[in-house]
Amino acid sequence: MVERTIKIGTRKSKLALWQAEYVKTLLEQNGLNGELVLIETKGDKILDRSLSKIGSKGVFTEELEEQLRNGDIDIAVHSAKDMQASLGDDFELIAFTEREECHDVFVSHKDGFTVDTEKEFVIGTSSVRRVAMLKKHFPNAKIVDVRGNLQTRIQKMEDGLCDVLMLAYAGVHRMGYNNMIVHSLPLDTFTPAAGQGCVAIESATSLDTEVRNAVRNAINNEATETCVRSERAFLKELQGGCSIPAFCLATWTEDKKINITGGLAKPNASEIRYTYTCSPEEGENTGTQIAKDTLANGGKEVLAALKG
Ligand SMILES: NCc1[nH]cc(CCC(=O)O)c1CC(=O)O
Repeated sequence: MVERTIKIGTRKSKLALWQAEYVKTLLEQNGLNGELVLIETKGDKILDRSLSKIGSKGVFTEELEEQLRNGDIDIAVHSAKDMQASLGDDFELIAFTEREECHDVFVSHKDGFTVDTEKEFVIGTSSVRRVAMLKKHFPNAKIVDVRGNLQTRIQKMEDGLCDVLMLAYAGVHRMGYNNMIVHSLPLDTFTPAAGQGCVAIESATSLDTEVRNAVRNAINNEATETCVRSERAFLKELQGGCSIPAFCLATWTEDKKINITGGLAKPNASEIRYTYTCSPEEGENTGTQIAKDTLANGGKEVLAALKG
C-alpha cells in the first residue's frame, strides 16, 4: 500500500487542471492520495508564434520533465495528443485514461450558425492537420491562425477574429462548452491526431516501482492504451510531433481486433491514408507500418516541404 501523497505535475491552463484533477480523483478512488503541483511551460508562455515555428518537440513537456527527473513531482499529466512521439530514455508513459470521444468540432458564438448556409465563414485553428483537412472539405472557408488556451481562443472569436473555432470535442466537453458546438466533424474524413481525447501519465523511469504500479492500476485503461500506443508508434516512425499534418486513429472492432487508419493531410487538399486491421498485439507494428507506407508514398516529400 502506497501511503505517501503522490505529487501530480500539471500545466496551469484550465484544461490541464481539469485533467490533473481527474487523475487525482481516479487516484483517490483507488485509495491513493494526490496533490497537484502547477508548472508553467514554454508552450504556455509563447503565444505570439505558431507552434510549428517554435518547434513542437517538448514545448509543453520540458519543464514537467525537469521536475520528474529531480523528484519534485512523481507523475506528469498530459493530453496524450501533446506528447512528443519519442521520450528521452529517462521517461516513460505509464498510464492512459479511458479515451473521451475523440472527434473534432466547430464551436461558435453565433446563435443558429450552420455550415450549410454559411459557405464562406472564417475558421480559427492553429493546427496544420486541421488546416489541411479544412482546405479539402471546406474549400470556401477562410482559415485564420488562433493560439492560446481554450478560453483565450473563445475570447478571440467573440472579439471577431473568426466565426467558428475548430477544436477537439474532448477539450470543449471538459471545459463545459458543449452548448457552443455547432457542428461535429466525422472521424473518417477529419481523422484526429494521435492520442486525441486521452490523458496520459508520464513518469521518470526511476519512479519507485510500487508507486508506478499503484498509479497504473488506478488510472490505466488497457483498451485505450492499446489504441494510443499504436497511434504513437505511427507518429514515432514519422518523427513528427503536433506540428505535422499527421492523423491516426486506432479503434476496437467487434471481434476484438484493432482497426488503424493513419496518414498525412497534404496542403494541396489531397491526403495519403492507409487503413489496416490487426490483432491488439500487432497494434504498434501496424502503426509503424502505416507510417512507413505513408512515407514511401509521398509522405517524405510532404514532410520535406514543411521543413523547407
Ligand atoms: N493542442 C492542444 C490540445 N491538446 C489536447 C486538446 C484537447 C483535449 C484532447 O484531445 O485530449 C487540445 C485542444 C484542441 O485540440 O482543441
